[in-house]
Amino acid sequence: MAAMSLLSFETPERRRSSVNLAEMHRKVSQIEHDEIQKVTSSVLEKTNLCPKLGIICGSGLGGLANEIKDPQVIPYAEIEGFPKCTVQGHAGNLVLGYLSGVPTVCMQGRLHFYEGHPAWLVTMPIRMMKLIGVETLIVTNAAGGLNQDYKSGDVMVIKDHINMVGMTGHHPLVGPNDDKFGPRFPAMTVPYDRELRHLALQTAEELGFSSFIREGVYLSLSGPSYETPSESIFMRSIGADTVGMSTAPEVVVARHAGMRVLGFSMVTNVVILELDSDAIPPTHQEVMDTANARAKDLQLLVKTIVGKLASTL
Ligand SMILES: O=P(O)(O)O[C@@H]1C[C@H](O)[C@@H](CO)O1
Ligand SMILES: Nc1nc2[nH]cnc2c(=O)[nH]1
Repeated sequence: MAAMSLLSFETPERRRSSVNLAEMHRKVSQIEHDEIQKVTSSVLEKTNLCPKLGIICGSGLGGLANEIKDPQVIPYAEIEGFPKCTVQGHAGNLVLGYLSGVPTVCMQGRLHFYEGHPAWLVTMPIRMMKLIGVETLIVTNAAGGLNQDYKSGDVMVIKDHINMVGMTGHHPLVGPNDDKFGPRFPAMTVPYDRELRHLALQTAEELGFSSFIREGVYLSLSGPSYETPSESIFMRSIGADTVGMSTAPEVVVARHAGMRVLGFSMVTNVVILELDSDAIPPTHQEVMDTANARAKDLQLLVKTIVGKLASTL
């Protein structure tokens, strides 16, 4: 009887539907490929710069793009196939020019899963960057401090991440693998480059930033709601120091493509772990205000690190 019911799972309809699913993935993958090519061609039509460095600015951190010399600002709306940025604090421009002498492309505003973009589209700009020559990526984000020793305004060098969105199946590399970018099963043993992290911590110390520089683990959720206390306690208990709604999917795609990655979390609020707390709940305004208040320090840190790396990029 048990064998009969197992066999009955294998109906012709089911066989057809799994074939259809594979076919659908293949078609989607072709669409992804065409979209990335379209975006890349559109960017290349607008610039002669061959950037070696890519930067992604988090919420309220777009000021980093103002550090770029001889900037060429391309609004996302003018790039064929590039989605709109819908989040406050994300201007929606690609800024190309020189940071500390290094040819750089900077995303002044990122794409998030909660805006309704699928994981592959959220990370599409990373592949575009790779195709135009970027080998090193610096990512920044605004995040909540799960580690209760952290304060608002602290800057955390990301030493590892927990890609919780990816773990729930919304992984940017799902679907047929594009061997042009990287292998089917990329290792994520060292997602954030050891040397770059060391350089970041050393530079922060030299700049007198020791009182607010940290090193820890970032956990990425889909958002857009902030966490419940029980979710926060859970995330802290599995080793996360900060929590946010971005970054890990981008870093996975960058590492798949062989880029070196450095990441920073700006702690914009301390996450509330207590049930029925009277503490003020987080708001996006608070996130942007805190990020703005500390932005100049992070800009100086990134600019100085890039200056030190200039001869190697
Ligand atoms: O783009 P990031 O990750 O810096 O933005 C964070 C996460 C949400 O987009 C937003 C929540 O306030 O800030
Ligand atoms: N998920 C999440 N994202 C954030 N971005 C900035 N602060 C937070 C936070 O507390 N939680």
